[in-house]
Amino acid sequence: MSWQSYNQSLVRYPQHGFSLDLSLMDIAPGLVASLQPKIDKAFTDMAALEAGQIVNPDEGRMVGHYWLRNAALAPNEEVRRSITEPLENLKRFAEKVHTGAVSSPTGGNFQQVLLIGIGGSALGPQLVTEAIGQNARLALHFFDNTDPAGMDTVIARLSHTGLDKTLVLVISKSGGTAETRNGMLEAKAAYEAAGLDFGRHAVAVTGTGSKLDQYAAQQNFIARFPMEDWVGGRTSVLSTVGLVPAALQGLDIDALLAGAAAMDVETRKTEAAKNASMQLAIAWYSATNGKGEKDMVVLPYKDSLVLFSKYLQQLVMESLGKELDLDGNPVNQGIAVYGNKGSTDQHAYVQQLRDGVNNFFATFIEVRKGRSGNSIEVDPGTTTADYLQGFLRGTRKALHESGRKSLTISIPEVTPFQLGLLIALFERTVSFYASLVNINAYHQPGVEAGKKAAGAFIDTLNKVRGHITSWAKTAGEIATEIDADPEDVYHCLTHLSANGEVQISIGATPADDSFQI
Ligand SMILES: O=P(O)(O)OC[C@H]1O[C@](O)(CO)[C@@H](O)[C@@H]1O
Repeated sequence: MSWQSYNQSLVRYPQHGFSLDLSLMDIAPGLVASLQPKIDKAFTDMAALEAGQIVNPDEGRMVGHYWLRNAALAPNEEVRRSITEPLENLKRFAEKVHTGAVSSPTGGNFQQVLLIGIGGSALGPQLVTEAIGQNARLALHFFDNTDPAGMDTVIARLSHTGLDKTLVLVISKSGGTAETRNGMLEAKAAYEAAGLDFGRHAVAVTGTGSKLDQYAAQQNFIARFPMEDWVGGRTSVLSTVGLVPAALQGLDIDALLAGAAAMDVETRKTEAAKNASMQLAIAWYSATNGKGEKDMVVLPYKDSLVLFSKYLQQLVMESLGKELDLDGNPVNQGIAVYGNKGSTDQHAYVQQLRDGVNNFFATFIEVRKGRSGNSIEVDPGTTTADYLQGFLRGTRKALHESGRKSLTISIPEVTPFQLGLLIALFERTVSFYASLVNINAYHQPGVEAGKKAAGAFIDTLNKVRGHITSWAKTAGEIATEIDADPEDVYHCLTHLSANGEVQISIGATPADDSFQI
């Protein structure tokens, strides 16, 4: 570790208070030279992507999330309008909600929002809410799963203010995601049980013509906002998906977009040494040997960025975790991402990071400003902010002393602009890294396998329901009757038993357990 290497490896954009320190990544001196042809290609690929070429060949789609913060770069007028018009509309809509021009059908202003979505259709809004939503005009609550108990908890929380004062935002790009559909139907049932017209409280963000779009039209939702097929779920936070909830919260969405646009400007430059996203992509390549051999541990030292680790987990792992490369060769690429926040994690898993298996590199995120306003002294002359900074610097050093690599991103404070910078930094790093390792970062074929298998389980479950009788049967007997796998049938039966639909008599092994009505 040396002052000299810090000075040499630092990428900084002083006009934005941003810096990226790679001095503790120990990047081999010859790596950049050997990667140069791939780096050049990554810049060419990015230019093609931003020009609107079909860079997601499997889905035959353009990839346009970089246009969202600078519509002038969109490849044609139609795409440009599909960015600017919804942006104006959503701002106007949020203002109407704030002023009461759009209000609760039972009278009075909407006071809170229930957002129903999953994956990219929830994580972005959750990140924004946690990071910059402290003084939101409307509080945001989430259904981001198909867990009925979780939904009951949220509905109970919303009921303190009143469902009649709750605007529901249903977000699904495809408009057909089961968890989101279920959440919407559960919410609708809760509204109806309270004697309320669900549609008059609901807004949809979805692809035009999707199942959700049609349902929203049928149920007279208050508003529908489009989502374009050239925006992927995990990069949708600066599309209608993230901006509708952010605008409803009264957040400065122009500053959020401006921050992302500012990082785009810096990382569009093809001088790799000054391009923070390219430097980060090279650092990932160096740490993981271009094959995901090390995990990425994300450690933001700021409570409001706690969800950034989770957000990056989807962005990086859904984008880079691919079986095949673009030429069809099996590569099983990816980088595993986990993390929470510092210094909290120092009292949990950092023990292993320092002393245990060396299978990771750390990404520290430093927020220089502790708080607005005065601080007390917790020790003579020392504040809590000093401690936070001290723990970050100390952990970084301690990891390095035991041969663990890390990089550090520094920002002045967590503002909408700075959050936009961070989002764009990582989006562009993912694009560059995908080019370096020659994969399609913009599809998610693996997710489909789990969805199909879940569908098959539900089919089996319903068949099992039809074969339960008042006399006891084993899973094996029912499996024979419906020609299904006995283990699948057994799990259906234990599910039904836990939910009060059948009675279980425990035998010596699961094969001996019997079930009856
Ligand atoms: O917005 P949708 O279409 O409901 O999808 C939600 C999430 O599900 C996924 O498609 C994966 O199943 C993610 O990529 C996406 O963010």
